[in-house]
Amino acid sequence: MRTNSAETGPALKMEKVRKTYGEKTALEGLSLEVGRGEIFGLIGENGAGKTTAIECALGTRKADSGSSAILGMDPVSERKRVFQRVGVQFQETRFQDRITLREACETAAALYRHTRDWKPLVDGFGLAGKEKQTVGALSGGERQKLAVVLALIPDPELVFLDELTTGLDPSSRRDVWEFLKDLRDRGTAIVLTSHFMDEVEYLCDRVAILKKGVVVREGRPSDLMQKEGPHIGSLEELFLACAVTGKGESA
Ligand SMILES: Nc1ncnc2c1ncn2[C@@H]1O[C@H](COP(=O)(O)OP(=O)(O)OP(=O)(O)O)[C@@H](O)[C@H]1O
Repeated sequence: MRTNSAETGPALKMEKVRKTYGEKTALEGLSLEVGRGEIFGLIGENGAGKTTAIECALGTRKADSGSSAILGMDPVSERKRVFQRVGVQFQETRFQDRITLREACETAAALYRHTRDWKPLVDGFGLAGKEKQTVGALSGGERQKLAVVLALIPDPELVFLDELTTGLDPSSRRDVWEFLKDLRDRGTAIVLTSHFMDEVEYLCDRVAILKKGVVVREGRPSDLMQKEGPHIGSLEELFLACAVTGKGESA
């Protein structure tokens, strides 16, 4: 794994990011900090602003105001350098259906200066033996796994995974969880979104719950649950409690 001990700042820092789409406010003053070697979960109901937050963090979507720094770099003015060191799996990744899985991996590897061997990744994600299969012939879950594999090929220091295990069977989800924990333990920062609260509670060191573009809770899942009160026994219960309380209530 690549390490850079000289760099000790946060993997991601977003400050007061605001994003509107016409009349719609998708993010209202979003501030987040994700440490190196940390799994950070962005959670919230449909339309809460999770994907917009990732896009603004990466600079692939222009925020109205506020700032984002990735590994200490400006994702817009230093885009090339940032993308050499960051992996991204977007929701519903689009693939060229006619290329094989091997070609998809080789193409991804060719784009980066520093890569990890894709074959163990393919094996680790249960895709061994599918190398010659066209991407179009993969099942939905297999395509989802491929999207995560492609995000990891650049041996990223920070990886964004948007709804990473949607469509995966229960045992594949657990395999992916263990893989990500191992990645985190080797120093990679991971920002993920998920609608599976068991997954978030199991994987994430810290979470932010977004509601209508505002962070309404942020911290360690266990601390947040404890703070909420003895009636809250899981992150899912906390999430549901936040869903019925007012916008922007206690962070
Ligand atoms: N290109 C766009 N044009 C107009 N509105 C948009 C656009 N993209 C997102 N929105 C709106 O901004 C809000 C936030 O969307 P976003 O996709 O960030 O939410 P999300 O939390 O990722 O949702 P989901 O869990 O459904 O993926 C939503 O109300 C959405 O309808």
